[in-house]
Amino acid sequence: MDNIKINGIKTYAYHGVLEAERILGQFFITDVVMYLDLSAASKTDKLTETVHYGEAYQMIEQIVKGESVDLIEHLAEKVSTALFDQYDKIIKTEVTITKTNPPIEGNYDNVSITLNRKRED
Ligand SMILES: Nc1nc2c(c(=O)[nH]1)N=C([C@H](O)[C@@H](O)CO)CN2
Repeated sequence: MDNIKINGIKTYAYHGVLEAERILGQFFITDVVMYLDLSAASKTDKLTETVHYGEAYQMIEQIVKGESVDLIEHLAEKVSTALFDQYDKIIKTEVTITKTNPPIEGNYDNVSITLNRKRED
């Protein structure tokens, strides 16, 4: 299915279960796939026939910078819900949120979750 991807949105924010995460903050990476029919935009060359990825970026960035939550799953849900609410053309979303350096002991590159959501009729 056609889609628009916004990759590697890097935001300093204060989400997490630990108080230290709320106080110190950390970097989050958000990757979004918006599934929609791009036929009209591809044929007409009209921005109104698609989703303006710059506007979508700004909305996503404000959500991630916004009210702190415990779980990155909940943050991803907020991003997905906002995309469906703002853009009627979006059929499905895939939102991945990565913590690049969470305060958890161990040898690993990062942690992430991915939500796949369909528009509910
Ligand atoms: N599935 C998840 N597990 C954990 C999360 C999360 O958001 N989703 N968060 C934490 C803490 O915030 C962690 O970063 C520090 O203890 C733990 N597990």
